[in-house]
Amino acid sequence: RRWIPEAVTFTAPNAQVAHSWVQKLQERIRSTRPRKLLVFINPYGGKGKASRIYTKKVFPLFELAGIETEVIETTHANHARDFIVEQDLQKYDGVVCVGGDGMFSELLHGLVTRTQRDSGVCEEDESSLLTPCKLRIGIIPAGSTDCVCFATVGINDPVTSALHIIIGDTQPLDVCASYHASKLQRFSVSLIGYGFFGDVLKFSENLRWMGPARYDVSGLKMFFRNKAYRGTVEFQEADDLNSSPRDNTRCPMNCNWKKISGSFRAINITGMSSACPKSLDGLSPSAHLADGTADLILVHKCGLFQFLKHLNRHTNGEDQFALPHVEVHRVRAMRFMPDEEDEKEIVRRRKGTFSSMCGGDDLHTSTWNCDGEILDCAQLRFFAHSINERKLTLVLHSSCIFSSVKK
Ligand SMILES: Nc1ncnc2c1ncn2[C@@H]1O[C@H](COP(=O)(O)OP(=O)(O)OP(=O)(O)O)[C@@H](O)[C@H]1O
Repeated sequence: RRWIPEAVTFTAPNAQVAHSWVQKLQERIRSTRPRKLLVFINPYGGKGKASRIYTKKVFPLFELAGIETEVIETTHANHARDFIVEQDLQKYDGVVCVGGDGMFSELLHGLVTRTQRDSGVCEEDESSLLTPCKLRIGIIPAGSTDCVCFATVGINDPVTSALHIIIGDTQPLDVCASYHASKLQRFSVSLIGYGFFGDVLKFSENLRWMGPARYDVSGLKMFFRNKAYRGTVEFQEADDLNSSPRDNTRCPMNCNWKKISGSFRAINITGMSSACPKSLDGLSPSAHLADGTADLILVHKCGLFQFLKHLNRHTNGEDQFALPHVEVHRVRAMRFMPDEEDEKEIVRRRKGTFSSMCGGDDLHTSTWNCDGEILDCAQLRFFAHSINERKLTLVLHSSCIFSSVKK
Protein backbone atom coordinates (compact mmCIF):
# COMPACT_ATOMS: atom_id res chain seq x y z
CA ARG A 1 0.00 0.00 0.00
CA ARG A 2 2.99 2.34 0.24
CA TRP A 3 3.34 4.81 -2.60
CA ILE A 4 6.54 6.58 -3.59
CA PRO A 5 7.02 9.35 -6.14
CA GLU A 6 8.74 8.29 -9.33
CA ALA A 7 10.05 10.23 -12.33
CA VAL A 8 9.27 9.07 -15.87
CA THR A 9 10.99 10.67 -18.87
CA PHE A 10 9.20 10.87 -22.23
CA THR A 11 11.27 11.79 -25.26
CA ALA A 12 9.43 13.67 -28.01
CA PRO A 13 10.65 13.83 -31.62
CA ASN A 14 10.57 17.64 -31.53
CA ALA A 15 9.73 20.60 -29.34
CA GLN A 16 6.28 21.09 -30.89
CA VAL A 17 5.17 17.55 -30.06
CA ALA A 18 6.64 17.88 -26.56
CA HIS A 19 4.64 21.08 -26.09
CA SER A 20 1.37 19.44 -27.18
CA TRP A 21 1.99 16.52 -24.80
CA VAL A 22 2.52 18.90 -21.93
CA GLN A 23 -0.64 20.80 -22.80
CA LYS A 24 -2.74 17.64 -22.98
CA LEU A 25 -1.35 16.38 -19.69
CA GLN A 26 -2.02 19.70 -17.99
CA GLU A 27 -5.62 19.69 -19.22
CA ARG A 28 -6.18 16.20 -17.82
CA ILE A 29 -4.51 16.98 -14.53
CA ARG A 30 -6.42 20.23 -14.04
CA SER A 31 -9.81 18.51 -14.24
CA THR A 32 -9.10 15.89 -11.55
CA ARG A 33 -6.51 17.36 -9.19
CA PRO A 34 -6.96 19.93 -6.43
CA ARG A 35 -5.37 23.32 -7.11
CA LYS A 36 -5.65 25.06 -3.78
CA LEU A 37 -5.69 23.42 -0.36
CA LEU A 38 -6.13 24.72 3.17
CA VAL A 39 -3.79 22.80 5.47
CA PHE A 40 -4.14 22.58 9.28
CA ILE A 41 -1.17 21.30 11.26
CA ASN A 42 -1.56 20.19 14.88
CA PRO A 43 1.93 20.76 16.32
CA TYR A 44 1.05 18.73 19.42
CA GLY A 45 -0.53 15.67 17.75
CA GLY A 46 1.14 12.25 18.12
CA LYS A 47 4.81 12.63 18.92
CA GLY A 48 4.73 16.34 18.11
CA LYS A 49 6.29 15.87 14.69
CA ALA A 50 3.43 17.09 12.48
CA SER A 51 5.11 20.34 11.41
CA ARG A 52 8.32 18.56 10.46
CA ILE A 53 6.46 15.82 8.59
CA TYR A 54 4.59 18.44 6.57
CA THR A 55 7.61 20.61 5.79
CA LYS A 56 9.99 17.78 4.94
CA LYS A 57 7.76 15.16 3.28
CA VAL A 58 4.51 16.70 2.10
CA PHE A 59 5.05 20.33 1.12
CA PRO A 60 7.80 19.49 -1.47
CA LEU A 61 5.36 17.11 -3.21
CA PHE A 62 2.50 19.63 -3.21
CA GLU A 63 4.91 22.21 -4.63
CA LEU A 64 6.13 19.81 -7.31
CA ALA A 65 2.52 19.12 -8.29
CA GLY A 66 1.78 22.85 -8.53
CA ILE A 67 -0.74 22.80 -5.69
CA GLU A 68 -1.10 26.12 -3.91
CA THR A 69 -1.39 25.79 -0.13
CA GLU A 70 -2.40 27.96 2.77
CA VAL A 71 -1.04 26.55 6.03
CA ILE A 72 -2.38 27.17 9.53
CA GLU A 73 -0.54 25.77 12.53
CA THR A 74 -3.21 25.37 15.19
CA THR A 75 -2.72 27.18 18.48
CA HIS A 76 -5.50 25.49 20.46
CA ALA A 77 -8.02 22.66 20.30
CA ASN A 78 -10.94 23.42 17.93
CA HIS A 79 -8.92 26.11 16.15
CA ALA A 80 -9.34 24.26 12.81
CA ARG A 81 -13.03 23.53 13.42
CA ASP A 82 -13.85 27.16 14.23
CA PHE A 83 -11.86 28.43 11.26
CA ILE A 84 -13.82 26.19 8.90
CA VAL A 85 -17.12 27.24 10.45
CA GLU A 86 -16.40 30.97 10.24
CA GLN A 87 -14.11 31.74 7.30
CA ASP A 88 -14.61 31.96 3.54
CA LEU A 89 -13.74 28.58 2.01
CA GLN A 90 -14.83 29.27 -1.58
CA LYS A 91 -11.29 29.46 -2.89
CA TYR A 92 -10.24 26.00 -1.66
CA ASP A 93 -10.62 22.62 -3.35
CA GLY A 94 -10.12 20.78 -0.09
CA VAL A 95 -9.02 20.97 3.53
CA VAL A 96 -6.15 18.86 4.83
CA CYS A 97 -5.29 17.92 8.41
CA VAL A 98 -1.77 17.03 9.48
CA GLY A 99 -2.39 15.20 12.74
CA GLY A 100 -4.35 12.26 14.12
CA ASP A 101 -7.95 11.13 14.34
CA GLY A 102 -8.82 14.01 16.69
CA MET A 103 -7.75 16.53 14.06
CA PHE A 104 -9.72 14.69 11.38
CA SER A 105 -12.74 14.83 13.65
CA GLU A 106 -12.32 18.61 14.05
CA LEU A 107 -12.35 19.07 10.28
CA LEU A 108 -15.33 16.73 9.91
CA HIS A 109 -17.38 18.64 12.50
CA GLY A 110 -16.32 22.01 11.06
CA LEU A 111 -17.37 21.06 7.54
CA VAL A 112 -20.65 19.42 8.52
CA THR A 113 -21.65 22.36 10.75
CA ARG A 114 -20.63 24.95 8.17
CA THR A 115 -22.53 23.22 5.38
CA GLN A 116 -25.70 22.91 7.46
CA ARG A 117 -25.51 26.53 8.57
CA ASP A 118 -25.04 27.75 4.99
CA SER A 119 -28.02 25.73 3.83
CA GLY A 120 -30.27 26.60 6.80
CA VAL A 121 -30.48 23.06 8.20
CA CYS A 122 -30.55 22.36 11.96
CA GLU A 123 -27.98 19.63 12.55
CA GLU A 124 -29.08 19.20 16.17
CA ASP A 125 -32.48 17.89 15.09
CA GLU A 126 -32.54 14.12 14.72
CA SER A 127 -35.09 14.31 11.92
CA SER A 128 -33.23 16.91 9.80
CA LEU A 129 -32.08 16.00 6.33
CA LEU A 130 -28.49 17.15 6.36
CA THR A 131 -26.90 18.71 3.29
CA PRO A 132 -23.85 16.99 1.79
CA CYS A 133 -20.56 18.89 2.05
CA LYS A 134 -18.79 19.86 -1.15
CA LEU A 135 -15.25 20.17 0.16
CA ARG A 136 -13.14 17.07 0.69
CA ILE A 137 -10.92 16.26 3.62
CA GLY A 138 -7.37 15.03 3.15
CA ILE A 139 -5.48 13.36 5.99
CA ILE A 140 -1.71 13.46 6.41
CA PRO A 141 -1.15 11.00 9.29
CA ALA A 142 0.85 12.49 12.16
CA GLY A 143 -1.14 11.38 15.22
CA SER A 144 -0.96 8.60 17.78
CA THR A 145 -3.23 6.03 16.13
CA ASP A 146 -4.24 7.45 12.71
CA CYS A 147 -7.04 4.93 12.49
CA VAL A 148 -9.15 6.78 9.89
CA CYS A 149 -6.16 7.15 7.56
CA PHE A 150 -5.00 3.56 8.09
CA ALA A 151 -8.44 2.04 7.57
CA THR A 152 -9.06 3.96 4.34
CA VAL A 153 -5.62 4.01 2.72
CA GLY A 154 -4.22 0.80 4.22
CA ILE A 155 -1.12 2.46 5.63
CA ASN A 156 -0.29 5.51 7.72
CA ASP A 157 2.43 7.02 5.59
CA PRO A 158 2.50 10.79 4.96
CA VAL A 159 4.05 10.48 1.48
CA THR A 160 1.46 7.93 0.35
CA SER A 161 -1.37 10.15 1.62
CA ALA A 162 0.15 13.24 -0.03
CA LEU A 163 0.30 11.40 -3.38
CA HIS A 164 -3.32 10.26 -3.07
CA ILE A 165 -4.35 13.86 -2.37
CA ILE A 166 -2.31 15.18 -5.31
CA ILE A 167 -3.91 12.87 -7.87
CA GLY A 168 -7.39 13.69 -6.56
CA ASP A 169 -8.24 10.23 -5.20
CA THR A 170 -11.48 10.01 -3.23
CA GLN A 171 -12.94 7.55 -0.76
CA PRO A 172 -16.51 8.08 0.45
CA LEU A 173 -17.24 7.25 4.09
CA ASP A 174 -20.24 6.65 6.29
CA VAL A 175 -20.78 9.18 9.04
CA CYS A 176 -22.47 8.13 12.28
CA ALA A 177 -24.45 10.63 14.35
CA SER A 178 -24.83 10.01 18.11
CA TYR A 179 -27.57 11.55 20.23
CA HIS A 180 -28.13 11.73 23.97
CA ALA A 181 -31.41 13.07 25.39
CA SER A 182 -32.42 14.09 21.83
CA LYS A 183 -29.32 16.25 21.52
CA LEU A 184 -26.62 15.66 18.93
CA GLN A 185 -23.40 14.63 20.66
CA ARG A 186 -20.95 14.01 17.85
CA PHE A 187 -20.42 12.81 14.32
CA SER A 188 -17.96 9.96 13.91
CA VAL A 189 -16.57 7.68 11.22
CA SER A 190 -14.74 4.89 13.03
CA LEU A 191 -15.19 3.50 16.56
CA ILE A 192 -17.97 4.25 19.00
CA GLY A 193 -17.17 2.13 22.04
CA TYR A 194 -18.78 1.66 25.46
CA GLY A 195 -17.24 -0.37 28.27
CA PHE A 196 -13.65 -1.38 27.58
CA PHE A 197 -12.77 1.21 24.91
CA GLY A 198 -14.72 3.98 26.69
CA ASP A 199 -12.86 3.27 29.93
CA VAL A 200 -9.47 3.03 28.20
CA LEU A 201 -9.93 6.45 26.63
CA LYS A 202 -11.24 8.07 29.79
CA PHE A 203 -8.38 6.83 31.93
CA SER A 204 -5.79 7.64 29.24
CA GLU A 205 -6.75 11.32 29.46
CA ASN A 206 -4.99 11.44 32.86
CA LEU A 207 -1.84 10.12 31.20
CA ARG A 208 -1.52 12.55 28.26
CA TRP A 209 2.02 13.38 29.36
CA MET A 210 3.02 9.83 28.31
CA GLY A 211 2.23 10.47 24.62
CA PRO A 212 0.92 7.54 22.54
CA ALA A 213 2.08 5.05 25.25
CA ARG A 214 -0.87 6.24 27.38
CA TYR A 215 -3.24 3.98 25.46
CA ASP A 216 -1.15 0.86 26.24
CA VAL A 217 -0.92 1.70 29.95
CA SER A 218 -4.60 2.53 30.22
CA GLY A 219 -5.53 -0.55 28.16
CA LEU A 220 -3.59 -2.79 30.52
CA LYS A 221 -5.25 -1.27 33.57
CA MET A 222 -8.74 -1.61 32.11
CA PHE A 223 -8.06 -5.15 30.95
CA PHE A 224 -7.20 -6.31 34.47
CA ARG A 225 -10.08 -4.32 35.93
CA ASN A 226 -12.33 -6.61 33.85
CA LYS A 227 -15.46 -4.54 34.35
CA ALA A 228 -18.77 -5.33 32.64
CA TYR A 229 -21.77 -3.01 32.46
CA ARG A 230 -25.43 -3.94 32.54
CA GLY A 231 -27.86 -2.49 30.04
CA THR A 232 -30.05 -3.05 26.99
CA VAL A 233 -28.90 -2.72 23.40
CA GLU A 234 -31.56 -2.29 20.72
CA PHE A 235 -30.65 -2.21 17.05
CA GLN A 236 -32.01 -2.33 13.52
CA GLU A 237 -30.25 -4.80 11.32
CA ALA A 238 -29.03 -3.56 7.95
CA ASP A 239 -30.68 -6.29 5.92
CA ASP A 240 -34.12 -5.29 7.15
CA LEU A 241 -35.11 -3.75 3.81
CA ASN A 242 -38.63 -2.86 4.86
CA SER A 243 -37.57 -0.05 7.10
CA SER A 244 -34.91 2.53 7.62
CA PRO A 245 -33.98 4.69 10.61
CA ARG A 246 -34.86 7.74 8.46
CA ASP A 247 -38.08 6.65 6.75
CA ASN A 248 -40.13 8.91 9.01
CA THR A 249 -42.43 6.15 10.26
CA ARG A 250 -43.49 5.92 13.91
CA CYS A 251 -43.60 2.39 15.22
CA PRO A 252 -45.29 2.02 18.62
CA MET A 253 -44.36 -1.64 18.97
CA ASN A 254 -40.64 -1.50 18.30
CA CYS A 255 -41.35 -4.31 15.83
CA ASN A 256 -38.22 -4.00 13.77
CA TRP A 257 -35.84 -3.38 16.63
CA LYS A 258 -33.95 -6.30 18.08
CA LYS A 259 -33.23 -6.17 21.77
CA ILE A 260 -30.44 -7.73 23.85
CA SER A 261 -30.19 -7.18 27.59
CA GLY A 262 -27.23 -8.28 29.65
CA SER A 263 -23.89 -7.43 31.10
CA PHE A 264 -21.42 -6.20 28.50
CA ARG A 265 -17.64 -6.08 28.67
CA ALA A 266 -17.64 -3.99 25.52
CA ILE A 267 -20.16 -2.55 23.06
CA ASN A 268 -18.43 -1.41 19.88
CA ILE A 269 -19.92 0.11 16.76
CA THR A 270 -17.65 0.70 13.83
CA GLY A 271 -18.45 2.22 10.45
CA MET A 272 -15.16 1.03 8.99
CA SER A 273 -12.69 -1.74 9.80
CA SER A 274 -10.99 0.55 12.36
CA ALA A 275 -7.67 -0.99 11.38
CA CYS A 276 -4.57 0.64 12.76
CA PRO A 277 -0.88 -0.28 12.92
CA LYS A 278 -1.54 -2.28 16.12
CA SER A 279 -4.42 -4.23 14.58
CA LEU A 280 -3.91 -4.60 10.85
CA ASP A 281 -7.36 -6.08 10.21
CA GLY A 282 -9.13 -3.90 12.75
CA LEU A 283 -12.16 -4.41 14.95
CA SER A 284 -14.36 -5.57 12.09
CA PRO A 285 -12.23 -6.54 9.09
CA SER A 286 -15.15 -6.81 6.66
CA ALA A 287 -16.92 -3.56 7.57
CA HIS A 288 -17.90 -1.57 4.48
CA LEU A 289 -16.80 1.99 3.97
CA ALA A 290 -19.77 3.72 2.38
CA ASP A 291 -22.98 1.72 2.50
CA GLY A 292 -24.88 3.40 5.34
CA THR A 293 -24.23 0.59 7.80
CA ALA A 294 -22.01 -0.04 10.81
CA ASP A 295 -20.96 -3.23 12.56
CA LEU A 296 -22.18 -3.67 16.14
CA ILE A 297 -19.90 -5.92 18.20
CA LEU A 298 -21.19 -7.08 21.58
CA VAL A 299 -18.72 -8.67 23.98
CA HIS A 300 -20.67 -10.20 26.86
CA LYS A 301 -19.32 -10.42 30.39
CA CYS A 302 -16.53 -13.01 30.42
CA GLY A 303 -13.38 -14.01 32.23
CA LEU A 304 -10.01 -12.35 31.72
CA PHE A 305 -8.72 -15.20 29.59
CA GLN A 306 -11.78 -15.15 27.33
CA PHE A 307 -11.51 -11.41 26.82
CA LEU A 308 -7.80 -11.70 26.13
CA LYS A 309 -8.55 -14.33 23.51
CA HIS A 310 -10.98 -11.93 21.80
CA LEU A 311 -8.52 -9.02 21.91
CA ASN A 312 -5.67 -11.19 20.73
CA ARG A 313 -7.64 -12.20 17.65
CA HIS A 314 -7.56 -8.56 16.49
CA THR A 315 -3.89 -9.05 15.78
CA ASN A 316 -3.40 -12.69 14.83
CA GLY A 317 -5.79 -12.96 11.87
CA GLU A 318 -8.16 -15.44 13.59
CA ASP A 319 -11.91 -14.77 13.58
CA GLN A 320 -12.50 -12.52 16.61
CA PHE A 321 -16.26 -13.11 16.44
CA ALA A 322 -16.12 -16.92 16.59
CA LEU A 323 -16.22 -16.97 20.39
CA PRO A 324 -19.18 -17.86 22.61
CA HIS A 325 -19.23 -14.50 24.41
CA VAL A 326 -18.99 -12.35 21.25
CA GLU A 327 -21.68 -11.48 18.71
CA VAL A 328 -21.70 -9.15 15.73
CA HIS A 329 -24.51 -7.53 13.73
CA ARG A 330 -24.52 -5.20 10.74
CA VAL A 331 -26.82 -2.32 11.74
CA ARG A 332 -28.23 0.98 10.57
CA ALA A 333 -29.23 2.29 13.99
CA MET A 334 -28.67 1.41 17.63
CA ARG A 335 -29.74 2.64 21.03
CA PHE A 336 -28.36 1.75 24.41
CA MET A 337 -29.95 2.13 27.81
CA PRO A 338 -27.97 1.35 30.96
CA ASP A 339 -29.85 -0.52 33.66
CA GLU A 340 -31.81 1.88 35.82
CA GLU A 341 -30.54 0.31 39.01
CA ASP A 342 -27.05 1.22 37.97
CA GLU A 343 -27.99 4.86 37.34
CA LYS A 344 -29.35 5.12 40.89
CA GLU A 345 -26.27 3.49 42.20
CA ILE A 346 -24.09 6.04 40.44
CA VAL A 347 -25.82 8.86 42.27
CA ARG A 348 -25.45 6.98 45.55
CA ARG A 349 -21.79 6.31 44.91
CA ARG A 350 -21.08 9.83 43.69
CA LYS A 351 -22.39 11.14 47.00
CA GLY A 352 -20.35 8.66 48.98
CA THR A 353 -16.87 9.25 50.34
CA PHE A 354 -15.60 6.05 48.82
CA SER A 355 -16.29 7.34 45.34
CA SER A 356 -14.44 10.61 45.82
CA MET A 357 -11.48 8.72 47.24
CA CYS A 358 -11.21 6.46 44.22
CA GLY A 359 -12.09 9.14 41.65
CA GLY A 360 -15.34 7.55 40.51
CA ASP A 361 -13.41 4.52 39.33
CA ASP A 362 -16.05 2.20 40.71
CA LEU A 363 -18.94 3.73 38.76
CA HIS A 364 -21.49 1.34 37.35
CA THR A 365 -21.78 2.94 33.95
CA SER A 366 -19.03 3.50 31.43
CA THR A 367 -18.64 6.37 28.95
CA TRP A 368 -18.64 6.30 25.16
CA ASN A 369 -15.47 6.62 23.16
CA CYS A 370 -16.59 8.36 19.99
CA ASP A 371 -13.71 8.45 17.47
CA GLY A 372 -11.30 9.08 20.33
CA GLU A 373 -13.44 11.73 22.07
CA ILE A 374 -15.23 11.08 25.35
CA LEU A 375 -19.02 11.34 25.47
CA ASP A 376 -19.78 11.55 29.15
CA CYS A 377 -23.09 9.75 29.02
CA ALA A 378 -24.20 6.14 29.09
CA GLN A 379 -27.52 6.33 27.28
CA LEU A 380 -27.01 6.79 23.55
CA ARG A 381 -28.78 6.55 20.20
CA PHE A 382 -26.87 6.38 17.00
CA PHE A 383 -27.58 6.35 13.26
CA ALA A 384 -25.28 5.41 10.39
CA HIS A 385 -25.66 7.72 7.42
CA SER A 386 -24.69 6.76 3.93
CA ILE A 387 -22.83 9.22 1.80
CA ASN A 388 -22.35 6.96 -1.16
CA GLU A 389 -23.82 8.91 -4.03
CA ARG A 390 -23.58 5.94 -6.34
CA LYS A 391 -26.29 3.98 -4.60
CA LEU A 392 -29.62 5.59 -5.30
CA THR A 393 -31.59 3.75 -2.63
CA LEU A 394 -29.17 4.84 0.02
CA VAL A 395 -29.25 8.41 -1.14
CA LEU A 396 -33.01 8.38 -0.91
CA HIS A 397 -32.87 7.16 2.66
CA SER A 398 -29.88 9.18 3.61
CA SER A 399 -30.21 12.30 5.69
CA CYS A 400 -26.54 12.98 5.72
CA ILE A 401 -23.63 13.75 4.44
CA PHE A 402 -20.84 14.35 3.36
CA SER A 403 -17.55 14.93 1.79
CA SER A 404 -15.27 12.18 0.72
CA VAL A 405 -11.94 11.60 2.29
CA LYS A 406 -8.98 11.74 0.03
CA LYS A 407 -7.02 8.61 0.54
N1 LIG B 1 -2.58 23.60 19.05
C1 LIG B 1 -3.26 22.72 19.76
N2 LIG B 1 -3.11 22.63 21.10
C2 LIG B 1 -3.77 21.70 21.83
N3 LIG B 1 -4.64 20.80 21.29
C3 LIG B 1 -4.83 20.83 19.95
C4 LIG B 1 -4.15 21.78 19.12
N4 LIG B 1 -4.52 21.56 17.84
C5 LIG B 1 -5.41 20.53 17.88
N5 LIG B 1 -5.58 20.09 19.13
C6 LIG B 1 -6.41 18.97 19.61
O1 LIG B 1 -5.56 17.87 19.90
C7 LIG B 1 -6.33 16.68 19.84
C8 LIG B 1 -5.47 15.50 19.44
O2 LIG B 1 -4.87 15.75 18.22
P1 LIG B 1 -4.50 14.64 17.14
O3 LIG B 1 -5.66 13.83 16.79
O4 LIG B 1 -3.82 15.38 16.01
O5 LIG B 1 -3.37 13.76 17.85
P2 LIG B 1 -3.43 12.43 18.73
O6 LIG B 1 -4.54 12.49 19.71
O7 LIG B 1 -2.07 12.23 19.25
O8 LIG B 1 -3.69 11.30 17.64
P3 LIG B 1 -4.91 10.27 17.48
O9 LIG B 1 -6.17 11.10 17.51
O10 LIG B 1 -4.68 9.62 16.15
O11 LIG B 1 -4.80 9.31 18.63
C9 LIG B 1 -7.43 16.95 18.84
O12 LIG B 1 -8.67 16.56 19.38
C10 LIG B 1 -7.39 18.46 18.59
O13 LIG B 1 -8.66 19.04 18.81
